[in-house]
Amino acid sequence: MNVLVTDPIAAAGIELLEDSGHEVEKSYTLTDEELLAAVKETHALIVRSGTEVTRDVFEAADDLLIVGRAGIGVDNIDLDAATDNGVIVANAPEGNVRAAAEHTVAMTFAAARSIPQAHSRLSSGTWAKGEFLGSEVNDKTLGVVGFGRVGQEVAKRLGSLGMDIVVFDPYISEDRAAQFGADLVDSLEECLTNADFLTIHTPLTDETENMIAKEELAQLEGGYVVNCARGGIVDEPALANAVEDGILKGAAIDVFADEPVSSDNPLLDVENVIVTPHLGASTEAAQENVAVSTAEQVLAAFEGEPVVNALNAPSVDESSYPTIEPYVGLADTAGEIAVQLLDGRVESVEVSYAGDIANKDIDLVTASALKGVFEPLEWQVNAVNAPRIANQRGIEVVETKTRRAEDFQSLVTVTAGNNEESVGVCGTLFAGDDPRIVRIDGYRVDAVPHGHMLVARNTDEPGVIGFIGSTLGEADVNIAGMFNGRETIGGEALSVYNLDNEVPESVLDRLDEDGRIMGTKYISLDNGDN
Ligand SMILES: NC(=O)C1=CN([C@@H]2O[C@H](COP(=O)(O)OP(=O)(O)OC[C@H]3O[C@@H](n4cnc5c(N)ncnc54)[C@H](O)[C@@H]3O)[C@@H](O)[C@H]2O)C=CC1
Ligand SMILES: O=C(O)C(=O)COP(=O)(O)O
Repeated sequence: MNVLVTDPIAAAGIELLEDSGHEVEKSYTLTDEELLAAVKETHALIVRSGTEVTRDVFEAADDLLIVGRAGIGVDNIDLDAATDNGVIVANAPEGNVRAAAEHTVAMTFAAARSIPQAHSRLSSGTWAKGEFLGSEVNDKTLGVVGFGRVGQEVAKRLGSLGMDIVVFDPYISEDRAAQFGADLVDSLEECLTNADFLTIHTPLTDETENMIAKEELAQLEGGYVVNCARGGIVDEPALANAVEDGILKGAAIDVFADEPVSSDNPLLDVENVIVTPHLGASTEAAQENVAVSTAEQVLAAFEGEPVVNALNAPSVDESSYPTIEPYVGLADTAGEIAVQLLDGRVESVEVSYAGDIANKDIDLVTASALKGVFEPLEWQVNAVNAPRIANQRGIEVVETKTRRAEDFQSLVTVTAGNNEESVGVCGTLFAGDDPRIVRIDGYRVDAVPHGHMLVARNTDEPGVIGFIGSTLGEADVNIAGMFNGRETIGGEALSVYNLDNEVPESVLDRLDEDGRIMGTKYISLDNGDN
């Protein structure tokens, strides 16, 4: 098989591939056009952050089986295009975590003690001892945004050096933060206003892009920003201005919105902004780890074995797949609805199987339910990595099975919960493959899980449904179908509406203001062509 490597990786990874009989071509300076030509007869492509693997690349690469990312971040790889073209994308999520964490610690100290600036003054002949008065990290507060693998390792290290740790990460549990002696806060603002040093460890996603801009930097007044995660999360001109104007004491930046950085990047001109050229993962040990791990993933793909770090490929036993396939989609959708109905963070997920499905191999179905739960929250989540994500976030996952399924052949219920509340969404398949939601939070309903939906909790009295319908109608939201589920006549009811379009926030507010309505939730499912 042919392997193309377009960013430098450690020799150990190349040797592993060559020793297994594969042809490895190393081309580190390809233009975009040359890359399109080079991938034509390639079976595996190995990259780091320096290669943009676009849809064009996937479309040009007819024989491509796998893209191996010798590192963590895959924002340079079009995962949707990979999936569309049936190409596995696998990263090496563990091998450079400690290197990235150590670099973050080094950058924190370098900024706090102005080490690069002092070095530069001394090496140009000036003994500028009186010019540098640094900050200690001891007894200061470290704000960590993104408490995954790297964020946790940084917290461990700086926590042991006397820092208090405050974490903002909406997708981890309080228990997980507590294990690291960290205080989990509910908003970015709370994290920023408490922090003396802010360190960022999220991926670059639509949600995190420009997450730290002018207003957020002002909330960190008098502090330092360290970014060894991804460029684009911090607004670069705003950061340069904040440091220049003395709103912040300094910043230490390893990653940039455009790499390699051009000479007109505003961060390069500010005395108290120190920079490194994306060196977080550049240690001998980390590079050897990620190169070997990536080569192993490529070899597994070549052998048709499970690719354990695949980000986009479901692992399926071919013979049992046809019977469980429709439940995979149902569980995913039930999970997506449950998490959108839940107020607050998800700390536990229960997937219950009743009837025929309880006798099947349902690992992939449970994984799909988790994928649905994480869908609105996570980057790169799929049925392969969702269980691992749950584990890393300290989210408890319980599977239960029972043979009895009321009047149905099979039922799958996904319940997302936390200490205060839980929401269960139960689905079945009509005629073997037509998904229906038949119970929400204990209420019997009959809803087609598709596109735009509104779920309302209301009193069971004349006129309420009419009021909801006319309020939606006045806002030009067309109702495609509705179901009213109630426990007792005149008690509480739960009504579900399938809609042709999105419900504006103002309409939800108007509904919520009505005394007969206890609450509404607009749900958007990504399984439809809304
Ligand atoms: N400078 C370098 O050379 C290196 C950079 N990295 C980068 O570091 C970053 C972190 O990597 P890992 O810790 O392995 O990732 P991870 O996936 O283990 O952790 C990311 C965390 O960010 C959280 N998160 C997602 N969206 C968020 C939001 N909107 N607000 C707050 N938190 C949010 C997630 O819940 C998760 O806990 C990635 O961007 C990665 O590419 C990693 C290694 C080396
Ligand atoms: O692993 C990551 O996410 C990194 O940012 C490391 O990038 P690199 O492999 O050094 O180009």
